[in-house]
Amino acid sequence: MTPTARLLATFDLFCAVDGDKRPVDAVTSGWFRNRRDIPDQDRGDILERLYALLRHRARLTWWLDKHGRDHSPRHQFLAWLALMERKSPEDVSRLFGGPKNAATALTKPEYNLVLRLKGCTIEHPDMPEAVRLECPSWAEQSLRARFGGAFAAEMAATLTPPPVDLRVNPVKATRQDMLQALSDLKLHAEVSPLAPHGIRVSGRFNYARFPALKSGAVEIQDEGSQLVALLVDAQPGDRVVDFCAGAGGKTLAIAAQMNNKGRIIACDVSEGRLKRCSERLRNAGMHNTETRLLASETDKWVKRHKLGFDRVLVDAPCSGTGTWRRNPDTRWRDPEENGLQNLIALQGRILASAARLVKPGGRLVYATCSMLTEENEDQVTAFLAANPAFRLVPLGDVTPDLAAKAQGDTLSLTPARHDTDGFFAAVLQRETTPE
Ligand SMILES: C[S@@+](CC[C@H](N)C(=O)[O-])C[C@H]1O[C@@H](n2cnc3c(N)ncnc32)[C@H](O)[C@@H]1O
Repeated sequence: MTPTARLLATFDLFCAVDGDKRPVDAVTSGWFRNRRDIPDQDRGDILERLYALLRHRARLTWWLDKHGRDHSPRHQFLAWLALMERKSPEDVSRLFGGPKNAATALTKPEYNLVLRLKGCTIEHPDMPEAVRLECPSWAEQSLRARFGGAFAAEMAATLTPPPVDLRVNPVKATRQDMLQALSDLKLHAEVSPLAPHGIRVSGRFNYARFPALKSGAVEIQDEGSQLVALLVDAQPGDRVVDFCAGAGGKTLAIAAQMNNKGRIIACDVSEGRLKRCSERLRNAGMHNTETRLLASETDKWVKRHKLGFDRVLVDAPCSGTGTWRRNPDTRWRDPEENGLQNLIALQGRILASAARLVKPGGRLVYATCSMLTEENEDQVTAFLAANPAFRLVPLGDVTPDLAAKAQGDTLSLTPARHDTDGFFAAVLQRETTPE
């Protein structure tokens, strides 16, 4: 592809993402399915630019406000071309107006916008800090309270492209073999800093083409997510519930940890996600698993199986603030639409209901990919106050290796401090005498 064709393709994809409520990776996969002619190298370039655009959205729209323009994807893209690609108004006119170009020619006001942005830089001294750091207003107060003086550094880290983390499935492969396979593809791969089955890869690559991913020998999984699954500390032969299993990211890791022995039940209220979970478990060669569709967190199945499990993981639905660097679009999907308070209340209900499944001496692990105290420490405090049969197990007692990553007695990972997604996890144990 020519540089012009790549830019126009990025613009087309950006418009598709902007007008779609689905997560950006779902939109991009659909878009590329219809553009199979695009070579891998160009695909990487288009995706990189798209994600960079999404990471600059507050700053781009600040400039549009300053010049009295609306936030249409076309205006955002024009601002991007002027401010980040340093294109002159003439360059931009040529880009949009060419005879073979699908994008319509620049109007006079659009030309003037690019002209007014000429020579400006993306950041401006008048920009509020939250705009510079791309922090949405719905989360700003909580994140400032959580991070204090480290707020700017933590937010800046959410704006950096994340590494690609893989988890090797020990049922199908060894980490050494996978490191070799990646090196054969001329990719720089090394063992993850913390996760025992993790590999961190740098370099651009269309992972869909990596045979080990297709065969279930490796999974793409952030190192933080791998560590949360490890905290469940499921042993071969245990009975385990993954209460909010989704498409099974953590179920797969837990099942592997159990070496295919014992039973793990993946529950969720989403039929589609559970179906994907089953497919992935089958592909990964995990036979100690089943899926269970719940009507709600208080499904009758929960009552029927109370006190029946050694380990229960609640990877609760959350604001996703910990995944902003990986999913830059999510910070602009205001959870207030569904209600952050509603989400917090749902987390409390899920935790209370899932706790009933834990047998005496068994453990409940509460986790989120959120960095908001309201969804993390506050949930645990409220749960322990209402459930005196449970106590918090200090992280150092579960995994001494991770204790240094703890905030108090719970696991608290952030992109700035650990170069993982933001994750929280607390291990709660039911006393041996039931209430
Ligand atoms: C953070 S995601 C889980 C991600 C998954 N554990 C993984 O590692 O890939 C939260 C999941 O909770 C599910 N969920 C939402 N409400 C629920 C409820 N009331 N009971 C059980 N699961 C629920 C959602 O469908 C979603 O799949």
